[in-house]
Amino acid sequence: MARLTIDRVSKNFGNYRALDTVSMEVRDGEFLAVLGPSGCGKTTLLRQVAGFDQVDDGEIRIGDTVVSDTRRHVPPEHRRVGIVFQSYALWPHMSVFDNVAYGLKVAGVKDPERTRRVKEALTLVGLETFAERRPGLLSGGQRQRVALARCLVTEPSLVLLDEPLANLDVHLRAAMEDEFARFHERTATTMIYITHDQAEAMALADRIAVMDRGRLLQLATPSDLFRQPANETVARFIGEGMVLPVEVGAADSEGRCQGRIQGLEVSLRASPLQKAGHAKVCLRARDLAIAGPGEAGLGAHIVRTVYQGGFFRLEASLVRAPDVTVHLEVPEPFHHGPGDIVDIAVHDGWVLPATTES
Ligand SMILES: Nc1ncnc2c1ncn2[C@@H]1O[C@H](COP(=O)(O)OP(=O)(O)OP(=O)(O)O)[C@@H](O)[C@H]1O
Repeated sequence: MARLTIDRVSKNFGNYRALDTVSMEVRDGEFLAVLGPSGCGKTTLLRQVAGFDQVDDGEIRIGDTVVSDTRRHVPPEHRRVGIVFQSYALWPHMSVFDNVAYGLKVAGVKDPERTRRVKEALTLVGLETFAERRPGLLSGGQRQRVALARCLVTEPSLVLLDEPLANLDVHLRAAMEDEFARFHERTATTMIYITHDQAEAMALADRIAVMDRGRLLQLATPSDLFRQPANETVARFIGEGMVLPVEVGAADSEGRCQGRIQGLEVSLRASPLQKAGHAKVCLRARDLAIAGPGEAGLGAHIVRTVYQGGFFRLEASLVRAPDVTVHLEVPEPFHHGPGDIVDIAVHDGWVLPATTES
């Protein structure tokens, strides 16, 4: 187990900046998810940590040891970093036992120590009775567990997981999510989990690092990311946030402020440092509701209603700003449809902090 420090790391491919001064600290024993759209630099970041590439700038430390900077480069096999890929990469001609034992054999670990450690790792992932099987006779989830056991048997100081569930069907993914979570609890290994699936990241991680175009946009707990996104990109990316212009008053010391969205007075959450003026607000579907009798709301044309079992997802465009579309969940019975005008009350929202984001 070890702490991982990534300090102002950059990586270029020709003229393309795949990582742009990325800094983050992963705590000892933490489960950190790295989340972002395709091409944002997740795999590139993982490759720098694993030591497959040399950084162009910055420093990476595992525990107190510098493993990468512009002058030093500790090779992957000396970093004690375990990696689990989405493709499993198991040897098809070897048994489960031999697949798991392989890394130890290469490292010169002899029997009976080797057999003991392999058995221990297989027990940890619940595959002790499958030791003699070939990988071809296992399910996708079982193969992924073999890959996990093979990584753990070498007692890595941290484990990197590159979209490990991407090849599994939906049901198996949910079961494996539970398994990863339990596994992390049992071993307290520092884990860095790359994914573009935010539900998976939210379900598993202690904290989530959100990346976009080679930059780290925010590193926070799942709840803080959802409730207090740092900027518009995170607000829109996580949980389908709606971002609207707002006029705000200065926030009080509790972080509450009054705002005006398209003429509607609303009470909002903000940083206690929020100043009065123009800003943007992030609204979640759950912040919105059809206005009750006598309650003020934003007039909106219904564009679409989709029944989702017990409630409708309603999409509507604002009467005063037709290019702004909002969405919310409305319980049944609900008798309005496309073209109707409804009033939408705003019960909460987060004022996005002023940012230099382009
Ligand atoms: N060896 C390379 N040479 C040139 N460009 C590269 C190389 N490796 C990655 N890139 C580019 O760097 C960017 C980041 O790639 P990366 O694989 O890190 O993204 P990612 O977030 O892991 O994406 P995905 O979720 O699709 O796997 C992409 O635009 C990619 O095309």
